[in-house]
Amino acid sequence: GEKHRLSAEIERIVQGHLKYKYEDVSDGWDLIHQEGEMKVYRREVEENGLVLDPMKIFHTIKGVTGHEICHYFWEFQYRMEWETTLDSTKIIEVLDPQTVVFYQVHKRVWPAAQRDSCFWSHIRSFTSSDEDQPTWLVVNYTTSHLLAPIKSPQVRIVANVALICETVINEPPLNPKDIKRENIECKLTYVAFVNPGGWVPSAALRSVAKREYPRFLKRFSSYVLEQTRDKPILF
Ligand SMILES: CCCCCc1ccc(-c2ccc(S(=O)(=O)CCO)cc2)cc1[C@H]1C[C@H]1c1ccccn1
Repeated sequence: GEKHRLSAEIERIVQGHLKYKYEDVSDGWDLIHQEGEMKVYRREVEENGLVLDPMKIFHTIKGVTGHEICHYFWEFQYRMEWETTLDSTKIIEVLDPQTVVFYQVHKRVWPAAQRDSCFWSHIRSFTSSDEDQPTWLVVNYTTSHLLAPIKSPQVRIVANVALICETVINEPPLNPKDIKRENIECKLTYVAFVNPGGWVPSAALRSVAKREYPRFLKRFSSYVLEQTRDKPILF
């Protein structure tokens, strides 16, 4: 598609996520939460007293495709229906049909200062040779923008988040037209590198993250299931 000022950075960040997606979580990652198909891993990383813990979540959602998951995660108009940790979100620039810049104000987590964020958000699919279903991904990456000035007392977070989804078709019927929702499932990998910006007490931030990430992914997954239940499958 058309190139724009962020094209090179987007390519670099997307390729970086694809490279690390297969990195196994055995060394240095702790399994901090398991719920059904969801496994939540965290690496404890601090930089001069600031908690930067990378999060990595694996989840399998039966009855939806990776395209559907990425569609509802990326498309702006659904966000406030599944995001419970935001006061507001708005698109401030559309760079191409797969890339927008949005500005968000996160709900205040007392006693920390309120956070806000400005991301480019990019959606894309690609088919690796051996897979029959394309992989879909969304990356949200912090970017500065004239229409999102940093203004006190809000603290700007710095984040690099990716949602990478593969679609599995179990017992595929002879005719692909006969594929039903009970034959499909989405295997997703969600990674989040979030620097909370200003200082937050380590224990407080760790407990918020431990509680909020699984909660958000659970709520988001059920939202997509209910939105797609009686709709034709979007492969
Ligand atoms: C004192 C608490 C400061 C808040 C820190 C913070 C900010 C943003 C984020 C975050 C940023 C982006 C995304 S997303 O997946 O790209 C969706 C787009 O909205 C998701 C979560 C996370 C956290 C960390 C807490 C943790 C937390 C985790 C899930 C929800 C709320 N808080």
